[in-house]
Amino acid sequence: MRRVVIAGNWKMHKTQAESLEFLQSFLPLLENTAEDREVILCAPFTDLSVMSKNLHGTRVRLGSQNVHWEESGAFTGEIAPSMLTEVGVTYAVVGHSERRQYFGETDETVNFRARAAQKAGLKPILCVGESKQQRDAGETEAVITQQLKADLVGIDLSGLVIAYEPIWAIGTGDTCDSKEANRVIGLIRSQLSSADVPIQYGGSVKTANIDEIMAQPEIDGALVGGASLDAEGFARIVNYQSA
Ligand SMILES: O=C(CO)COP(=O)(O)O
Repeated sequence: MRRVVIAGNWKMHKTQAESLEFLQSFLPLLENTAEDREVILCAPFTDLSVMSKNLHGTRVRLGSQNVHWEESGAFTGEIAPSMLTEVGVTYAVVGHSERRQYFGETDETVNFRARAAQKAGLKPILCVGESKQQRDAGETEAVITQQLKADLVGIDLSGLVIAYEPIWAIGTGDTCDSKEANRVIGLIRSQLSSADVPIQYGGSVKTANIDEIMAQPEIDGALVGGASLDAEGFARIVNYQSA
């Protein structure tokens, strides 16, 4: 039985004060959330410590948005796995398309990060997905196959979440049709040697489309950007109505 995993990726949003304000509104809205749903907030590094204290004893897990592969050293601007585990982080997003696109992340560095995360006891949320140009050229399957092959070298599938995030659907309001997302996620699953890896969909997920997305049989959750910034809205997403 695969787990349902709903994660908010705040990207570069929310100060500490704003993160606490969010939790104050958000946590009470989870009182009736189905037990089998894992709820994660991937917050900026500066929020993690204070959020961790405020999430103690709750069902919400913390995620970082990146992690380096070394434990320490001259890597200005990076964060070590142990720095994250020390403050109570459980998950680490790796290979987000914004990191690949704007910060020179390659499949090789994504793989280093994912492996280091697992070694430190963090669960990677590995993002894969094609660009608009690649989709239009009919390369979706090939791109994703290549990403999975390179990103998963040496990865223990039992401690992994995968997010299928078509780049053209991120932050555009242009959600991937849920049946098409289901098809691609099925394809991703067919390439894994374990049937138990939760695979999320990400890209313009919102309160208006979450029920339809989660009704798809291959889709095990969502990685939510913009719509995770609002406590009521994200709570509605977490509390999606199952078919
Ligand atoms: O990139 C995303 C989550 O990681 C998706 O962002 P949006 O939900 O804002 O489209």
